[in-house]
Amino acid sequence: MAGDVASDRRVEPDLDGRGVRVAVVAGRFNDGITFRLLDGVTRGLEALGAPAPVVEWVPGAFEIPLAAKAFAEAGGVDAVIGVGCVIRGATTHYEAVAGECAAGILRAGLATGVPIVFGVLTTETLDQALERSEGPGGHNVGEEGARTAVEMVRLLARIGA
Ligand SMILES: Nc1c(NC[C@H](O)[C@H](O)[C@H](O)CO)[nH]c(=O)[nH]c1=O
Ligand SMILES: CC(=O)[C@@H](O)COP(=O)(O)O
Repeated sequence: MAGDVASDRRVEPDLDGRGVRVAVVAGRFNDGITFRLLDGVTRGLEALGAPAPVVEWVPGAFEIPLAAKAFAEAGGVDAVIGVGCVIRGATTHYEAVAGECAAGILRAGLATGVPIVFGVLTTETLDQALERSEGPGGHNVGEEGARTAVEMVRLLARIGA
């Protein structure tokens, strides 16, 4: 499985999650995977000392950006994590859903200045999705998203954004 090619000169991130308020927007489509990602987010935030996230569900990945932007604009959270799972089917629908979800999350973060993390799996097969949403100690994109959210909140605070 391709992954992070780490240098021995890595600059370690500030992952102090104390007081970092996170909202999760979860896609109900393929929720057999989404729940695994959500568990990863919860584990990841807890490991960093962050409070448990607020969670809201949307029909699918395509709706994640709108709800994430709404959370960011409403205030009350320091970061938003979108979690879901888009698995290729027989048509080109996959490209639209996956691509626009990613683009929409990026736009929402840039528009609001609030870190909005892309914790959505976009895979060719169910096995690939299962491999990337494993339990404790395994590879979980949701758990990685929790770390990303905390790091970005601390980074933006340091920058003074
Ligand atoms: N096929 C997948 C979808 N499709 C649903 C869309 O996300 C959206 O809810 C619908 O097009 C109505 O706007 N969603 C996923 O999250 N994952 C898929 O594999
Ligand atoms: C990613 C999707 O939208 C997918 O589930 C749709 O399947 P299909 O392309 O066979 O309609």
